[in-house]
Amino acid sequence: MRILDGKKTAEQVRQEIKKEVATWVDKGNRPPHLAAVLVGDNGASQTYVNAKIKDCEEVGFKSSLIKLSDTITEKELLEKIDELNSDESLDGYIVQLPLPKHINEKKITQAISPTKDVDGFHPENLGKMVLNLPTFLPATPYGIMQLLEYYSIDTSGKNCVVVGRSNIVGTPVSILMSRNNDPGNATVTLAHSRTQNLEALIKTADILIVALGKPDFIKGDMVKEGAVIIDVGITRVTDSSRKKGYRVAGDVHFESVKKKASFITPVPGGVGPMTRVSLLKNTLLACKRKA
Ligand SMILES: Nc1nc(=O)c2c([nH]1)NC[C@@H]1CN(c3ccc(C(=O)N[C@@H](CCC(=O)O)C(=O)O)cc3)C=[N+]21
Repeated sequence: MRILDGKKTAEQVRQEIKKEVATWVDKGNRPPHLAAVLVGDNGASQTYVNAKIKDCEEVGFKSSLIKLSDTITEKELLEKIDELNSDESLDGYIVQLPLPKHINEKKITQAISPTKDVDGFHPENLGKMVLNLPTFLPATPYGIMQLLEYYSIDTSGKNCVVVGRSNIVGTPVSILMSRNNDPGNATVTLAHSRTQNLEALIKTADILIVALGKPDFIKGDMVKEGAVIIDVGITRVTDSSRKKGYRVAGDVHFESVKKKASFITPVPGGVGPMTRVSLLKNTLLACKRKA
């Protein structure tokens, strides 16, 4: 079994980005600029957004953190988005999800200018992704593809089972895995809450991508010998023996599944860091595209 080390891979990718930024700035351009909008004070969201800002500093990007109260109205948030859309000093921005219940996430996602949508969530960018046109790929699926590429994992013709059909992970990663690219060219099945015989299906997976949000859901006896396991889950589970009072759990029970896997992503240190590095790649692309 080999670990798909997202932490190490992300660090390597950041070093490449850092060099590219330095060359870009040496030529007299301004550095890429990413902004993150955080509404409310959800603990996990704050951690992720702070990490994204730190990543920007590491590679020489400019970054802005826009903190808004969770009492903000949908109309006020849409006004803020208009402002960001027309801000020429800004290459890309993200609105961290989830948003408070009184705000319609679809409406917000669609209001973000597709040219600044470095999350790749806008319908126009998702459409381009489906057609294999150049665009911002959604960060987590893009991160997974980069990890597979870094470890030269052969996905062509393989059975890939994706568990979970969210707009930001399951659905787009199933498309990326099935299209005519390397990595890609897999035979993909997208499983969800209505899937019958999920366990039998999971057993057929040469590549298993799990994005459910159910801690330790996949156990060793459920997977095929030699499978490649990609764990997208990140749930904070209360654990009083830890300093922080919680542990971060994936959707895969690592200890039992690692005995059967050929490759497996750990949590933390797997898909999460790759997600963040994808955001940097998209922002660099947004910045260079305008020039
Ligand atoms: N507009 C928007 N874009 C997103 O990309 C987005 C979002 N909203 N909302 C929430 C999810 C989740 N997400 C993570 C990114 C990195 C880690 C990450 O780096 N995790 C570390 C540490 C985990 C921890 O300590 O909590 C790891 O897995 O090693 C986790 C989760 C981005 N998301």
